[in-house]
Amino acid sequence: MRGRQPAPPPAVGGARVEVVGLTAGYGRTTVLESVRLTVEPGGWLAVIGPNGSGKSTLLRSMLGFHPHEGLVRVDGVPTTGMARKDRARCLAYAPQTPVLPEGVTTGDYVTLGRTPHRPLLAAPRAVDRQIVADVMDRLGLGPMAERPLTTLSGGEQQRAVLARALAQQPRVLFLDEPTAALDLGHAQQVLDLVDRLRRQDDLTVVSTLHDLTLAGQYADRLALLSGGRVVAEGAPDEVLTAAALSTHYGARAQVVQGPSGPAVLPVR
Ligand SMILES: Nc1ncnc2c1ncn2[C@@H]1O[C@H](COP(=O)(O)OP(=O)(O)OP(=O)(O)O)[C@@H](O)[C@H]1O
Repeated sequence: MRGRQPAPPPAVGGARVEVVGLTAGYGRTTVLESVRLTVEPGGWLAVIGPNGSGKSTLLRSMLGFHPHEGLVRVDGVPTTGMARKDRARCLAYAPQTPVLPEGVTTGDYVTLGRTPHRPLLAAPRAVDRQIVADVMDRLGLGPMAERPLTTLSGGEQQRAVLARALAQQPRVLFLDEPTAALDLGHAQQVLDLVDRLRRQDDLTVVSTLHDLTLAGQYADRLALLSGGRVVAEGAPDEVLTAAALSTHYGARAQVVQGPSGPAVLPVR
């Protein structure tokens, strides 16, 4: 007999996310140790840290895609044991290196984001098509709806992956390096859209971002991962310091106060 599934959080607004004592790794190698984090509803937490510090592993563990010890709760409900469909209605993920299906149009790919909201094998409803068209327009993908996904440029594909996650209308959006393949203008367009959605719909956002200046401009809190642990957590100007960048990234950098938050300037 199957055990009782925990009830999913109600599907309105952003959710509070708590991570308690999360430990994860690969084989015998521990990558994350006793990570503890909280993201308030409608908050944007950017997880930063040097290459290999475990940012993607943390996101994948929080989503329940990677085995881990410890607890991840969404509005108090542990994600382990949540039915897959309930989890997909609540949490959406735009991975750093998504597997893109062959022979699928961009429009059909984004429509996959609606799957958790409709009955199994049912055709998209008018409301699904409207949500998909709206998200694609907002990300400048409307003219590419009929094109095979694999013919899009790297940056366009990255926007399609984000569009699919947004079409899911989640309560928590996980973004792994959402701007990696984007030029500065498109990076700002994508981050502005995510920011607008989180303010309008109280969406909770958890992202990784290598660009520390952008991280500090868009996220309201940063968590710096290093050596498997969260070594600093707080408002951007508390976490982004020249000393922290030197200690944890081995970087020479100045942090100056820019017009919209701290700006990180590499020093040669
Ligand atoms: N499938 C795997 N098998 C073994 N080790 C892995 C696997 N995936 C990741 N790792 C290792 O786990 C550590 C953390 O990787 P992860 O991708 O989470 O780091 P990251 O902070 O996201 O890195 P980056 O900034 O380079 O994207 C790295 O040392 C990586 O080599």
